[in-house]
Amino acid sequence: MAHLSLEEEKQHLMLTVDFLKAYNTKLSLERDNLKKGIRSNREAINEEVASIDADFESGNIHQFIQMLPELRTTEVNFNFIDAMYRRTKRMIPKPYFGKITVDGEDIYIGTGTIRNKDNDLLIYDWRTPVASLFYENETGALSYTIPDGSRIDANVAGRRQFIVEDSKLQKMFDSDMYIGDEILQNMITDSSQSKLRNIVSTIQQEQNEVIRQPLRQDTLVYGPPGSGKTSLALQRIAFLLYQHKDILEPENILLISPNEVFNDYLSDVLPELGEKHVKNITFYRLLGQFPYFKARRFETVYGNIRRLREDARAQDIYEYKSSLRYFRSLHAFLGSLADQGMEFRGLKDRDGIFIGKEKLHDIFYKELSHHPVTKRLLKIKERLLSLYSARVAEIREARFMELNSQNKYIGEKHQLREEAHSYAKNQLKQAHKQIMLFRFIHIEKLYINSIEDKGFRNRTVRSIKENDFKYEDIAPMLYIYIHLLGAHDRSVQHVLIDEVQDYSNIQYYVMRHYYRKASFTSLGDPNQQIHPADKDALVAKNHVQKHLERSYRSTNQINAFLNSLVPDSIQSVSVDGEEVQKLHARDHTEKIREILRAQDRPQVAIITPSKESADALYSELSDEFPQFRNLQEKDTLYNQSFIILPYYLSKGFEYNTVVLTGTAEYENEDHIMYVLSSRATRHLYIIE
Ligand SMILES: Nc1ncnc2c1ncn2[C@@H]1O[C@H](COP(=O)(O)OP(=O)(O)OP(=O)(O)O)[C@@H](O)[C@H]1O
Repeated sequence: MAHLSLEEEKQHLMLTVDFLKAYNTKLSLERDNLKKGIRSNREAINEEVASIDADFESGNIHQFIQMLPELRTTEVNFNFIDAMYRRTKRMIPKPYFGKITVDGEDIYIGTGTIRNKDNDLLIYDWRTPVASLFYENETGALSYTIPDGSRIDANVAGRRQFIVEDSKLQKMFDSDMYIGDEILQNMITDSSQSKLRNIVSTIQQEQNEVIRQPLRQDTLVYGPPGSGKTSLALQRIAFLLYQHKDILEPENILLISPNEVFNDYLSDVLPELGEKHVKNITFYRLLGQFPYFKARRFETVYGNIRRLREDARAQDIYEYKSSLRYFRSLHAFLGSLADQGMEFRGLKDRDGIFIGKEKLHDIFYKELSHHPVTKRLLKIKERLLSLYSARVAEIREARFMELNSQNKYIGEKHQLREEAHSYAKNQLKQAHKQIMLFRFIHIEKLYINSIEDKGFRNRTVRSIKENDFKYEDIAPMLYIYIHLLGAHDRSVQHVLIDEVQDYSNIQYYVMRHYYRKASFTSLGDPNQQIHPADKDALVAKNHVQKHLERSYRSTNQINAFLNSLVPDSIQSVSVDGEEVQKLHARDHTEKIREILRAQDRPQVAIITPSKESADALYSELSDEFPQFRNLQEKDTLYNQSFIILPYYLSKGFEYNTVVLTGTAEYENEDHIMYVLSSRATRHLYIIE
């Protein structure tokens, strides 16, 4: 390697920055010119369009059509220049963060690829295959994978990391060993942000392996709190979009997380994605994709946690419906429907019965029995639609005759026909809707019949009658729908599930089944379950399993405390801080005030055992500490520096200072204490 001294590296950085600035200025001019061109083209077209009517014969329309491809090319060109402009602008303050010397060549690594005038690579995007070597734990003879899957040998002579701020080189480190290095320590000690950070310059080898798994590989990643799972999910999105730019657009990627906060984060955390957004939903929101279930009231996951905590007796039915045992029997039940047991709902129109359930049953089991179940149901829908059209015609004719035979003048014939037509459609509106939504299949009944246990079945019947669907009912009902109708979303090619331990097997397979064209990266931690009821471990067939060991979030002291709750769960790669403070306070509000007054704290989360206690605390504290916000279930923006929240909303986030109140509530539930305590990066107060 050209062993550059600090001065030489400073010089190299300066030249790079100068190049980026000049390049950026040039792009800015080009961009402005293209913009002007597009604007004047558009104006010309608008004028053409305005004059088309008057001048149609003169051939203007042809001129207008001829201009379209030109406009399109200019716009594509503009988008390209604009993206480059943004990239160079973004990279000026920090063009690169690392360098490796591969087979004698220096490779600088940053968050985007930059070429010089001769088309040589000045900076390599961190997602390029060769940049993977930067994240290895060693130097020497190594290899990296290229997109076709083959491996390339390379000799890495050195690795250098840079701290660059405002285009200036502050420090550099040479390190063969990557773990526990100074840059990582710097990153960990800087806990000034409450948002997720871009960890690109310090991705660790075990993390790099997850990020760079092949697109089509299903992967299950388990790791303790703070091991970077959420960060990895985001970096993996950036990686996949880069590596598969020809086939993947952001809308082909879906992130399923406990709350929909990531769209607020994504553009900040991953500026290299630019303006693009990936889809982000919750399991609950999946229901919205199935209009069949509209008008049914389903409990939310938080409502479910609250209810089951208050009423432990209701946990048995939750456990049953979320169990593998029930899932297997549901599967067998669905398999038997080809021969018996299908349930239909008769459809009505305004005058009475549109079609009875017995008739539907006959069509399904007699006339169409040679077809597979899904095909039978689709065919029934077709038939019902023809029946609908015929009925509309019948009613329309009758109505027309009726209108036409009236003595007084009520309109021209065609008007009477129109009126008769809309009358007929209106008569059958409800039936039409039911057909379109497949409501002639009685999913509720099927669901009830799939429950073998009589007691559970009766309880389910009672709550369904009251339109009171529980959270644990969502997955089986969706599963039945998806299974019977083969429903799926083809557009999604990769799904990332965060906090995967929160889902039962049946929920997981609903997601797998619905996004059946997609491969999955599922990340979680079996030790971080806060749901009051138990469930079976996830069965993830054909998944590569990765285990992360190290944790980067909390101080060594907090991590030691976490290890006392769940033995040997965390390898701390962190910094020292103060001891975890356990306080016994009669008046905990006063204690909290003291804690909040004591120091200048960048962020504080006060975690309470219930919504009621959060509300009460909020009203007590808000006079003196108006900066606090009382977090609500429906809030999607968690980027608040001072919040009060009930424990079940705290998953996945981190705060400099965490105050746990009312912890007696989870006295024998170390795993809840584990999740809550691991939200703290620096200071943890436990008020018993
Ligand atoms: N390689 C890394 N370099 C620097 N910081 C890192 C690295 N990996 C993770 N971190 C930091 O550690 C903290 C925890 O990361 P993250 O929230 O992604 O962990 P997690 O595994 O999802 O945690 P949890 O299970 O508690 O939700 C974040 O502040 C993140 O920026």
